[in-house]
Amino acid sequence: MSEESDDDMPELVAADVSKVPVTVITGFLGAGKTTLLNYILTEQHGKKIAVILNEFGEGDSIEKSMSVGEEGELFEEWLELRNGCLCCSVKDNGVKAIENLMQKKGKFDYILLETTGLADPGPIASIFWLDEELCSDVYLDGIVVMVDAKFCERHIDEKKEDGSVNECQKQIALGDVIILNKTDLVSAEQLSKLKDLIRSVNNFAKIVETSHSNINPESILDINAYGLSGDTKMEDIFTQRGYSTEDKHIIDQSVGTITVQIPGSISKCALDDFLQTLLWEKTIKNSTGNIIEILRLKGSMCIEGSDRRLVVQAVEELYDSHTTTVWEDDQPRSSTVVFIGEHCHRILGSLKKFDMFKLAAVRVV
Ligand SMILES: Nc1nc2c(ncn2[C@@H]2O[C@H](COP(=O)(O)OP(=O)(O)OP(=O)(O)O)[C@@H](O)[C@H]2O)c(=O)[nH]1
Repeated sequence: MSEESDDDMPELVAADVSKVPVTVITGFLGAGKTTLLNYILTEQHGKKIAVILNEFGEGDSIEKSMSVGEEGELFEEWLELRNGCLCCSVKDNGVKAIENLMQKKGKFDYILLETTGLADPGPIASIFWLDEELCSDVYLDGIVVMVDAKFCERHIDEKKEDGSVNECQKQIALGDVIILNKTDLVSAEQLSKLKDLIRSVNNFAKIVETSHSNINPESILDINAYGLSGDTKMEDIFTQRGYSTEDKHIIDQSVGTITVQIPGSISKCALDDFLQTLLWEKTIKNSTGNIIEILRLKGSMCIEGSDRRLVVQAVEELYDSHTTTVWEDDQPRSSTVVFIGEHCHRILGSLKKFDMFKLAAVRVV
């Protein structure tokens, strides 16, 4: 481990100590989310965990928020979800659930939020990630996606009538950890094929195989996927995996992962210009003429005039950046960007039109 003085420590490390981490647990219907929650709540992990469940039934739609106290006591609150659509109405209700929960601050030190099987985790995650008011109390630690090893292949292939990305692909794309559950129901061969399929969508997430959601809580809690961790991990992608072609990980999915490395340093203005065109204007097309729709983006950037890395995180159209670790003298300067989204293959030609990709010998994994 490198020895850092207090002055070298990134600002966020200190700021996060008083905040409560939130892990969003999502996954298709019946994949094993509740089994996972029950498992974690009974495991020894030294944490006092509060749980928020988002559920909506056929008729009345309700969001049940419950919290498990230190002594195992349970207190509950019920919040209306007006139209039963989690994605549209979760913003206000989700904030309220957390605010109510935070009044019990001190009784818990971790929040798990289980979404319904059909939810898009993007809007839910952004509440905890970038909501100004809540962010003083909580922060998004990561998104955990439960995948049903038996039925995932069918769900991932489902075509939506409007041609949009199906929920299963969206969830996998946004996962920081993907739990491949129900491994007892498939053969080793099926499992290996499914892993390739998942990797074809999200090649950056950690995949953990489980049966009956039995998982070491350390694999999913305190991973800090939206914080400072991961900057050097991104750089390692190139040293560990070496070179491969742009399309290697895109099997037959519209959603895929592409990692791009830009040697040298880039200007912050050029980075913002690119991100805003990509995420807000959504006008960048790949070489097949399809608009690139980002679901998740992570970048570890080398910025001109700065001696520290800049980590960029994006979920759909939202993005944020933080200065992190110092570049050591002997570390080659480069930026690494992981794109996960729709039509992310064959994008190099389009990227070259932007200043930050222009000069460098850009590489793609
Ligand atoms: N064989 C097998 N069954 C499992 C496994 N994990 C969970 N189950 C069973 O699968 C069913 C669904 O599990 P849940 O934990 O309720 O799944 P969920 O994702 O919370 O389901 P929804 O809330 O309906 O989306 C239950 O009957 C579980 O006992 C597993 O690894 N193997």
